[in-house]
Order: sequence, then C-alpha cells, then structure tokens
Amino acid sequence: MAEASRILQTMLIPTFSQNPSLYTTTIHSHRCFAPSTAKRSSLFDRIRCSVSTASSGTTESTVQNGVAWGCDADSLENAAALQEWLSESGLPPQKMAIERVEVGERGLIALKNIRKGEKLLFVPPSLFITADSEWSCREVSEVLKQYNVPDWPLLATYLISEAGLMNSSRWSNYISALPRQPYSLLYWTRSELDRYLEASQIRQRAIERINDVTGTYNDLQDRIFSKYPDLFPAEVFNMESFRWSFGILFSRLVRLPSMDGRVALVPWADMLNHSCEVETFLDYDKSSQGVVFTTDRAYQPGEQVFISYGKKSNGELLLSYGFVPPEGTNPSDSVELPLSLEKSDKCYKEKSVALKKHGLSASHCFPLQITGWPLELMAYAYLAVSPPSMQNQFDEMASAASNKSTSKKDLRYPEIEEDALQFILDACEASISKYSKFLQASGSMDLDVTNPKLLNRKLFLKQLAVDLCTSERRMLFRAQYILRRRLRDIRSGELRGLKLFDGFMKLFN
Ligand SMILES: C[S@@+](CC[C@H](N)C(=O)[O-])C[C@H]1O[C@@H](n2cnc3c(N)ncnc32)[C@H](O)[C@@H]1O
Repeated sequence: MAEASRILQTMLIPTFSQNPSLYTTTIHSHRCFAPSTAKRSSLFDRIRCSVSTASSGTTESTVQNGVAWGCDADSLENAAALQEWLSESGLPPQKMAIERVEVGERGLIALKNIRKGEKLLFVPPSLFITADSEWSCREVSEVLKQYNVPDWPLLATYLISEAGLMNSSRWSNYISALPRQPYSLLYWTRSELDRYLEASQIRQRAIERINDVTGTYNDLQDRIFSKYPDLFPAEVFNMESFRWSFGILFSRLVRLPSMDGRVALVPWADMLNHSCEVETFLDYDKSSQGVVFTTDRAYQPGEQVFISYGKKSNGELLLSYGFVPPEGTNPSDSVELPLSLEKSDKCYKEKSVALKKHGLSASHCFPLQITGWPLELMAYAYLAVSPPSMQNQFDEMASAASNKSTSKKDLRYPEIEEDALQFILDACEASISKYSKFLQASGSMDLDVTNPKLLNRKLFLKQLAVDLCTSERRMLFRAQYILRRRLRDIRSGELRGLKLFDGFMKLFN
C-alpha cells in the first residue's frame, strides 16, 4: 500500500528529512483477528465513525473544517455508487463486494468461495490514477508540467483539482467514496501529539510529516498557485485540501513493483484492508494487464478479504493509516530506541566526527523488535562507551553503526561489552519509564471534557496511543529482560574468574 517514505524522496523541497530505514515494501505474514479482537474492533470502529467529523469541533486552529468532498469513513451509499460506476467503466465482475466490516469499517468481503492462490481484482490501467493521468482541466496540468512538479505533490494537486470539479470530473464517483477525513496522524493537532504520543518516537515522525506536507503546500502556493489564482483558487487549493489529499495518498497510494515501482491510486483495490496475517500485496499483472493480488489463504463467502500494506511497525501503521493492530499480532512491529553520546565524554568530539563521517549524529534512534536489535545498535553502544585508549577503533565502530556499512560482521569488544550492554539497558529503562508514566496517567486523562464529540475524539486518539505505547513498551520490556540476563551472566562469569584468581593467589602464597 502507500509507500509513505517516497513522499520524502520525491517532494519539491530539498530540505525534507528522510528516514528510509523505517519504510519497507516487503510483506510479512501473521495470525490475528481472534474473535475477541473482532468484537473490540467493532466497538472501536463505532467510536471512529463519530470521530471522523468530530475534529471540526476542536478549538485548535490546526484542524479546521475539513474538505467539502468525500464521505463519512463508513459510508456504504457512496461505495455502492462507486461499485456501479467501476462496473460501467470496465471493471470485470468481481468475487468481492464492498461491505461494512469488523476491521477497518468498510472493506471487501468474499461473495463466493475463494481459493488460496487465486488472482483477484483485475483493475485495468484506465481506472488507475497516476502522475500521467489526464486532467479534466488541461490548463492546470500544463502549468504544473512547466514546473516539473514531482509525483506525490502532483498527485495531491490532481486529486484536489478533480475533487474541486465535483460531478464534472471523471473521478467524481471515486472521490465521493473516499473518506472526508482519512485516519492519519496528519489530522492530530500538535497538542494531541504532544499529549498522547510523548513517549513514542512516532510523535517526532508525525511532526516531521506534518511539516513536510505544510512545506510542500507553501512551496506550491508560493511558486505556482499564487501566480495563477484563476486556475488555483484558494477556496479549492488550500492547506486543508492538501492535508486531505496527502492523507488519502499516505493511506491509499500503491507502489506497483511490476510497473517499475510506479505509484498509483487504484479505485476498488484501495478498499482492501490490511492484515498482519497475510503476505499478499497489490501489483500489476502483465498477463491480465490489470492490478491484481494473489490470495495466500482461502476465504468463505461473507469473510473479509485482506492484503498486506507491507512490513510496517504499529507506529508506522498509525502514522499513515491511523490504526494500530491488536497487541502482539504484528511480527514486523518495532520500537525506536533513542541513543545519545554522553556530552561529558572526553572523546565526545572525536566520536561525533566519526559518526558524522558515516552519516550519523551524536543522537540516533535504532529499531528494537521483540526478537532483538540490529548489529548497528550494538556498534553505536560500543562507540558510546569506548574509552580514549580505543580511539583507533572509533571509525570502525561508527561505520558498523551506520546501516550503510557493507560489512555486516558482528563487532565484538569483550573488554567493553558489559558497559555497552549497560548503556543500552539504561536507554531502554529511560524509555520504559516514559511509556509507563503515560500509560499510568492515561486512565485519568481527559475527564474534564463536556462536549461529547470532542470526548469521542479524545477517547479515540487516547485509545490509539495506549495501544501503540503498550505494544512499544512490550518490546522494550523484552529487551530489558534479555539485557539484564546477559549482564548477569557476564557479571557472574567475572565473579567466578575473580574467585579462581583469588584461590590461585592463595595457593601461590
Ligand atoms: C486503503 S484504505 C482501505 C479501505 C478503507 N477501509 C475504506 O473504507 O475506505 C486504508 C484505511 O482502511 C483502514 N484500515 C485498513 N486496515 C485496517 C485494519 N487492519 N484495522 C483498522 N483499520 C484498517 C484505515 O482507516 C486505513 O487508513
């Protein structure tokens, strides 16, 4: 599904930050959707439905009245009109239909028995929206061509331009069935991010993303829209419509590996929800000349059909898609652990220089998974604790800490291993206490709210944050346990060594 990181690679503004390590296109599988989960999802979904319009009631200026197009996130009427239009426009008969579902509000359910290994969908290219799609308003497209606007901002502008034309756009049925307010951290206000996601590094990623979207809009506005006010009226092309269109792109854009990684909005295919249990993903099929996916499990009539949006952590799923899978169900889940060099370190300068040479800085985040942590994190820890006498190895350590390093050998410095593990443990425990503080306080948060819509929104965001923080803290607890065990083993080994040495000295004496 949406390859969110690509926005940062193709955007207009060269200063945009990049964090490619966190976004992968590969797919993972897992089991989830136990009955209890489904029950919670439907309750949760009910809150979500009333939340999609509720943010307009917030007092914060960053979330305004939203856009005039699209529909409520669970609307089936618009979805039915979309299905009809797609059939008339060349979508072949399908084995699935759009329905209200337990997971993801609306989704595709099987109408017939679907076998494992079956190809489904067959959406023809005439029904995709890509950077080459024809614009209803030619003049707008001519202007944008002159400025070589990259794919993501171009698609965002395309969507707004077509949406602004309402029924005269060829895509009006598609746009009407899109959520009016996509679930995404783009719609969280700064104080909501600060309040609910203080413990998680996803907060910073969300802030950067919001700034990127705002920066892109400002850049387009300054360089293009303000020069052609008749073609780009402010009532249509404004920050709010860009928040919407980027929210749609982040949650629905597909990268098609078999079309040289081209990005596209694929109506109908983008009604499929994500499951951590499946690995299958959307791609262009050259033989049938359409977007398809191949099922990796069987479905009975009435069951919801899923694809995978990729190997993404719960934080990344929240960031782009606005949901957090149930705890423990996402095998690709990871938490970012922030590490920093000690400012008081005698070699702070030399270590910073070594890190800089390899594209890192004196503070860096590394992903921890329930199964362990990367070699890069250990290398960074070695560097952080190494004494001045090891100065000759700083470069080697910094190189191994950067994921650009080609040699993936497991660096070992037995003389500082204990310090390095203790350094990681301290960082884990500092993080755990932030999460615990938030999770303990979350029970008593927001009770002063009197506006029911606002209460719904706050409860919904808080629940998402609690789910995210619980899953992130769980991985930190696991790392803490492994680190403590390793340290205990090292220390008891040392103790044994010391005792042996003592005994030997006594004998000698
Ligand atoms: C590509 S769209 C899928 C169709 C969407 N449900 C709709 O009705 O338009 C992605 C959005 O679906 C929802 N979604 C997808 N998978 C989900 C899941 N496993 N749990 C909860 N929501 C999910 C999220 O709101 C996400 O932003």
